[in-house]
Amino acid sequence: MRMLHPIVHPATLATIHCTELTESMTTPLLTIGTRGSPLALWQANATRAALVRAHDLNEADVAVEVIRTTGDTIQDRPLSEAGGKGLFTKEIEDALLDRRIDLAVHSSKDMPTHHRQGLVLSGCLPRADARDAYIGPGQGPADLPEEAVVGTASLRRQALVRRLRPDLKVVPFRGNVETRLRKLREGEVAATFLAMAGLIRLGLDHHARPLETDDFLPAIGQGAIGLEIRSGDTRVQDLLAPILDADTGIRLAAERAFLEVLDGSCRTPIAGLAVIEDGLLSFKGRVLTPDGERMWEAFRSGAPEEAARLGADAGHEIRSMLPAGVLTWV
Ligand SMILES: NCc1[nH]cc(CCC(=O)O)c1CC(=O)O
Repeated sequence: MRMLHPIVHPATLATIHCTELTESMTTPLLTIGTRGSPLALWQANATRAALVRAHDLNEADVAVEVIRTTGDTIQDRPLSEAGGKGLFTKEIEDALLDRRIDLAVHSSKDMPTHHRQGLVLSGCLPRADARDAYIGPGQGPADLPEEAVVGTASLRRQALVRRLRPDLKVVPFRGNVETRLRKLREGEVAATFLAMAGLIRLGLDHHARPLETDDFLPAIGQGAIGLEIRSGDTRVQDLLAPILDADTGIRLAAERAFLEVLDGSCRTPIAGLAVIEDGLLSFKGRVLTPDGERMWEAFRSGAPEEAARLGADAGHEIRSMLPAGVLTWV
């Protein structure tokens, strides 16, 4: 909980000696809300550090408040079965709406495309490597022995790996990045897949092999940190302005517009990535069946200013190709 200042009568205040007004009594300029996982804390601290640098602040000017989300509470079953969207964001957004925090820092990948009333995605920090990583023997899933067990709870990664290696046994695999790496070391699975971004940020990427996006097209928003604020909060928007990365914001606009068009069920494997090269935005998006047997793909390229339209167009193209039921898999 953020500490509120007790209301002190001015007469009483006059009797308090100056040295008692310590730093802990400074009201922070801004309170960041975040999940408590090591990766989430890294992201919140990176945001704080960027703000401190940009505005020449003291660390104490930016407070960080840890908020437990439904996604953190559910440990025993795949989240796709828990249903609903925004399992990693809802409680943090509630705190934003209640003014307990001023800024929500999320993995963009975990953010639903439909914004809650009164909230807006202000922008993103510079994106890290958006690719998936393979952690296991050899360079990638092609090097695994016949019928080896791989662990991933991501429907997208399950579908993509099954497409490449239908013989592999895919088992659900949850927990934060460190937990999954421990389970791998203990031999619960032969290999796993994680986001390069998270591994790099936690300094755990030494055994990770980045996978080509042709085989492993990443999740929408993977590797990007989304900064969410109350709509119309120009004070916080102005504070964030110098730390936002324009290219990341544009790439996310394309990817999220694609997802928004296709967002049916959270049980449909969806992948997409936008890149900007020589001033041109290129987007590739995919929908797969959970067994990876069928895949639908669309490409668009054009001016970065058209990002949202390009992503949405690709989404509509795939939508028109899909047999009934693919987006409503339950
Ligand atoms: N679903 C959990 C999650 N949310 C964001 C990341 C990684 C960091 C990122 O993509 O920004 C991860 C873990 C993973 O997929 O390895």
